[in-house]
Order: sequence, then C-alpha cells, then structure tokens
Amino acid sequence: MSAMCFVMKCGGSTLAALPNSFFDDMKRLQDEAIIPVIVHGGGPAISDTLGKLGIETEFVNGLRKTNEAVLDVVEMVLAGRINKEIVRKIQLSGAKALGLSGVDGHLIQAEPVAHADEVGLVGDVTGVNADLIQGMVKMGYIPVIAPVGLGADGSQRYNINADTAAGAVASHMGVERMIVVTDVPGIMKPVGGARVVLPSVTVSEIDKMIASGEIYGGMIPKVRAAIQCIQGKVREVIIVNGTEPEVLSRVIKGAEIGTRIVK
Ligand SMILES: Nc1ncnc2c1ncn2[C@@H]1O[C@H](COP(=O)(O)OP(=O)(O)O)[C@@H](O)[C@H]1O
Ligand SMILES: CC(=O)N[C@@H](CCC(=O)OP(=O)(O)O)C(=O)O
Repeated sequence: MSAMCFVMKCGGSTLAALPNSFFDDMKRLQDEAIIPVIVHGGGPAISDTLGKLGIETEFVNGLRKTNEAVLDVVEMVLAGRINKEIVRKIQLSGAKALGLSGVDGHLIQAEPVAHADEVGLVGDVTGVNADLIQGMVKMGYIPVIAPVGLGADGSQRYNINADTAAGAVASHMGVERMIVVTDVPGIMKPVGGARVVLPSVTVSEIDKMIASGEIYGGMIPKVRAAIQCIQGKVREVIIVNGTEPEVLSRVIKGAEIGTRIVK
C-alpha cells in the first residue's frame, strides 16, 4: 500500500495545548497509510528561552531578528526540545516518527532573505530534499521537521519562519494539501458585531484583508506561505485549530472545518 502524504504545520502557539487525542487521530491516519509530514514552529518557546538567557529579541515584519547567539537558541529549542517533544507524543500514540531539522541530510536548503540587512540570519528556502522525506514516509515514519535551514556552503545555518518552511516543503514534495494547525479556528472576519470563521478565501480576498488590517501578525506568514504553495501543485491549504476533536481526520475526509485557501 503506497502512502498518501500531506504537509502539516504545527504552530508554537498551540503545541502545548494539543490534546493526546490529536496524536491518536494521527495514529489512526497512519494506520490507513495517510502520513503527515510535520513542520513545526516554537516561536513562544524560543522567546521564553532567550528571555531566560537575557538575550534581547525583536521581530521585524513577523520575522525574528537573528544573529549567531539567537540562532544557537533557535536551533537548541526547535531542533532539540520542541522537536523531541513532538516525536515523543507521536510515539506515545503508537505511531512511528523521526525528528530532524533542515540541517540533517540538507533537508532544507536556504539563502539569506532579501532584507537580511534588517533581520540578519533569516533564510528563504531554495531547495528541499524531498527524496529523503519520501524515504522516511515509505518506511512508515512520520517526519517531524524543525525549520532551521542550511546554506549552499553547508556551514551557515538560517532561521526560517515555520509557515514559510512548511509551504516550501509542500511545494517541493508536490503534495495536494497542507494543513496549518494553530490556535484559532481559521481566518476570522468581523461580521455584524461578531467575528466569524471564513469557510474559504481566495488569494485576492486575502490581499484585501491584509491591506485592511483584518489579517495581521502571525496570520500574515501563514497566508503568504499558502498563496505561494497554491501557485504550484498544492490544491488547498486549510487553517484549523488543533484542539478541535479529530480535526485531522475530519479535514482529510473533506469536512467543512477551518478556512480553506484556494486558488
Ligand atoms: N483574520 C485573522 N483571523 C484569525 N487569526 C488572526 C487573524 N489575523 C491575525 N490573527 C492572529 O494570528 C494568530 C496565529 O498566528 P501565530 O500566533 O503566529 O500562531 P502559530 O504559532 O500557530 O504560527 C492568531 O492567534 C491571531 O491572533
Ligand atoms: C525567522 C523566524 O521568525 N523564525 C521563527 C521560527 C519559529 C516559528 O516560526 O514558530 P511559530 O510557527 O510558532 O511562529 C522564530 O524564530 O520564532
């Protein structure tokens, strides 16, 4: 039985809140040979550790200003503690997982972002070792990837926004679907006095919502990554809240849940 893959981004905003049932759901999917390729964040945990170490941190347009000292902490927290915590939780559900960062096997190749003079060692993705990911999936393992990239010279590391990294992995693997798991039930918009979740949005609607300020902060890299990957083979990106019961299997079965970003 050949596996069906989708890419799943798990945001740092929600990792600690994900219930055991989220991982049990993943195990049931794995039993049906439906394998998520996980790219995770961990922004709040990085900020917390930087604070404890007395290292100042600042975001410019949603990207963390990164120097070598910050990069050490980013790698330690993302590729170390957070990555291993996710692997442990998946394994406790009975499913198989392998954790690695973009450095391992040159999994995520990167170059400095265009405005590196403002943000420092932050990377854009130039390539993904999709064969390595497919190899893990064929062996029945759920790949769990921390978004630290490696430059062309093989020595320089780059801090990559996890939404950007997940979108690039989805594009390079040519999967049909990316699921973005976060702490809100989707993209919300004020209607009347209330904020409602939009069942689906198009690229032009997103552009308008960014311009009007209805999409802001951490939602911006998500929708930008979504727009970039749906230009290629990815058919849809779905933004969901990870604490909703059986959210993954419901999305995979086509349930109307969260916000779908479509072409
Ligand atoms: N239109 C919107 N609908 C829902 N959330 C939004 C919207 N615009 C901005 N956000 C913000 O985006 C946040 C999710 O992004 P972020 O905190 O970076 O999460 P993650 O760690 O999962 O990447 C939400 O908690 C919310 O504050
Ligand atoms: C360049 C940049 O900003 N990198 C992010 C990487 C982690 C991340 O993106 O985590 P979330 O998904 O939880 O936001 C950072 O340093 O916080």
